[in-house]
Amino acid sequence: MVVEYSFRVKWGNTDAAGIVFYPNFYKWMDEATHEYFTAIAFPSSTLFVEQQVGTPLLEANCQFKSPLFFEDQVTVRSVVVELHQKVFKISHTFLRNEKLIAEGFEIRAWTSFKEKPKAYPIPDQVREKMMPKETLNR
Ligand SMILES: CC(C)(COP(=O)(O)OP(=O)(O)OC[C@H]1O[C@@H](n2cnc3c(N)ncnc32)[C@H](O)[C@@H]1OP(=O)(O)O)[C@@H](O)C(=O)NCCC(=O)NCCSC(=O)c1ccc(O)cc1
Repeated sequence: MVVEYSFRVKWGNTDAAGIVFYPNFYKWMDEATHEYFTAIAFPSSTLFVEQQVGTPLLEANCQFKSPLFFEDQVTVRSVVVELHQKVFKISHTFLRNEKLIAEGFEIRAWTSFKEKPKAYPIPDQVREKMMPKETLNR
């Protein structure tokens, strides 16, 4: 499933050169992942409150192709590209008017915070929303 998250660049997102300061892309990838979980009907807030489950980052990466500016309208397209037993990789494509701005990914672990944080298998109901059965790579 591909989920889109759109927003406009704020004044405070830019640096002295007037272009978006790169850590914002990591913040936006995080926001996009939370939007993704809401879109597949497993909002992060509910997962955490009801099951004490979160998805901490194991790895994150971003490649920057073209600068963003104040008030640019941005769309982030997010899709799970690898689904392992406890870990998934979600890719994020940043677009402005369909032009590629940046590409990144996050690798996250399905983690219980009931006691000491510990990774657990991603439940089947979640897996099925993330990736159709025929594309699973466990
Ligand atoms: C998540 C953890 C509790 C899991 O620990 P454990 O329960 O001991 O699990 P393991 O170490 O055995 O790893 C689980 C699996 O992940 C796999 N793994 C570990 N690293 C990787 C990477 N980089 N790629 C792929 N797979 C990986 C590992 O191979 C295990 O797979 P199996 O062999 O199939 O079991 C622990 O790895 C941890 O605490 N890591 C640090 C997490 C962290 O601090 N991240 C940065 C802060 S989180 C954060 O800022 C945040 C921001 C925004 C949010 O929305 C959420 C979080």
